[in-house]
Amino acid sequence: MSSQDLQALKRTNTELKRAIRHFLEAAPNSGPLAVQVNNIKEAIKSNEAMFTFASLVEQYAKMKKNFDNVDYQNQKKDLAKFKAIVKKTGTRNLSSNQLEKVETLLAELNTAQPAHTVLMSAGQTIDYFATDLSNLRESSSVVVKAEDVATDETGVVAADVHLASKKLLKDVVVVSKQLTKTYPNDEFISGILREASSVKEGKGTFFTAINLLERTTTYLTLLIQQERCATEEMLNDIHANLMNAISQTCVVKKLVDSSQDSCDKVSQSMANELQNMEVKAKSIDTLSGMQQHIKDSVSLIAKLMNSYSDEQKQIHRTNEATIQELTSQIESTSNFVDQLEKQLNVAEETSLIDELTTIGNRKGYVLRINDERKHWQITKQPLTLMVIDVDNFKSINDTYGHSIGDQVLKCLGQTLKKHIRNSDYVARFGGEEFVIILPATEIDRAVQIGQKIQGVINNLKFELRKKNKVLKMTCSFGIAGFSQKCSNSTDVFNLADKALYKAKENGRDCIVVAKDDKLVKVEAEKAMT
Ligand SMILES: Nc1nc2c(ncn2[C@@H]2O[C@H](COP(=O)(O)OP(=O)(O)OP(=O)(O)O)[C@@H](O)[C@H]2O)c(=O)[nH]1
Repeated sequence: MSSQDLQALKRTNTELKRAIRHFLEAAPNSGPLAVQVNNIKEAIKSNEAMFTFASLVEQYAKMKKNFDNVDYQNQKKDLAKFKAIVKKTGTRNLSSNQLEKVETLLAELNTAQPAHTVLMSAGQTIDYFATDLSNLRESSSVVVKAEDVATDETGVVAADVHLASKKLLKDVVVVSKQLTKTYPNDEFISGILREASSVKEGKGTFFTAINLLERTTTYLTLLIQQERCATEEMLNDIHANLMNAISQTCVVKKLVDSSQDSCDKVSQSMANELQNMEVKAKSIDTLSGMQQHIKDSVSLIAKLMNSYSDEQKQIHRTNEATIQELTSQIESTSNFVDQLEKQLNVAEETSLIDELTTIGNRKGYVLRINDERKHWQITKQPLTLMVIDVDNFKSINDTYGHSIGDQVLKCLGQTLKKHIRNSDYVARFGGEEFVIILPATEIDRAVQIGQKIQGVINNLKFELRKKNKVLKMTCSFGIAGFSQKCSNSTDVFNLADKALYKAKENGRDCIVVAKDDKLVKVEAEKAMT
């Protein structure tokens, strides 16, 4: 309904009120109609146009029914007044249907029908008015609240509302269809679409459409908020990850001196861009704006990370080359150290060997006797020393020369080595003096070994071809063992040496053993040959 029609409706309302007032002047204020007359009086006072109009008509219709049933004496007078009012009403702006009805009524009035017939016609006309207006009120009431139509400025009318409802419904369907494409699995949106599609035009359509639209809007707002939250969360994640990356970059920076400057630049630039991103994100309030922002941010971050990655690759290449070079240097140094170690080992071994005889030397003896003594202390197995000195060696040197003397010493060293066990140890202690360490050997057993060696030496023959002579030699032996009383290596050696000198004193070529605090010469006949 256009605003023009609304104005017409208002005017009709005013006219009706006026007509009813005239009628009320003649209406009884007591009796069966009094209640309805009072109701109409109250309704007329109200300024609620649509409501009042329809209500008046209803009340009027009810009163008319009562009129039909009651025989009033002044019916004719009322009819005359009513006729005048209807005539007057017929000259006012009415809708075409209403005007048609009024004209029909006037035609009947003019034909001077009996009062009862005229009133019946008037009643029918008013009934028509009542139905027409009641329908109007029905469609209006769903969209127009009483307070909305209370003022003359209100321009809302039923037809407008009807059209608006249809349009709104259509819009809701279109919007929810589009949303269904975007959110195909969203139950709420598909529910709205179903509801909007199934709404039938008629009573309450407008409010239903408004309600659907409101629910859709609220839900959309919620979705946007959710997406906004998710987006912010995503940005926060990106931010956190990048800050982590930057902190790691700082660690890398410390490690890689060569690329320190470039790392600083990249880190600084990334931190600045991230700050900008955060500030921008807070000022964005549309979903598309946020999406674009994320897109831009991600591409910026990717760019920064790529440039950082390129620099790191360059650093890595440089480091790899340096590492390779260092590795080869370490390898060659390691080889060199290995060689030195071997040489050192050889030198160490050599330093313990007597050059002339190739058996152990005095240093070798000292190292070995210390080890054996420790072992003796732990195991308490007997440990014995045998000292051997060539008799009158000076005369050999003097008679045959120093070189022959060396040969004799060499031969003696090899002979001694040959006649001892692998676990024993022989060394040239100095000059023509030799020492044999005999682990796990009692004094008596050592004496037996000494006698055996003495026999071997006595049988050695050195043929001096040039001089056509055979050289023979003898040795003197001193034997002593480790004990509680004599447990120091030097003391035991000295004791054995004493025994040796005792043997020299006893005429050489004999064995003297330190036993029970005495130096005892081993009887010659007991010697084993
Ligand atoms: N050829 C040679 N002679 C050495 C070596 N070391 C020591 N001599 C000699 O050995 C001799 C030892 O003589 P002395 O200490 O008097 O002893 P000795 O002649 O064996 O007499 P007694 O030991 O008392 O039987 C010295 O003439 C040293 O020069 C050596 O490596 N080679």
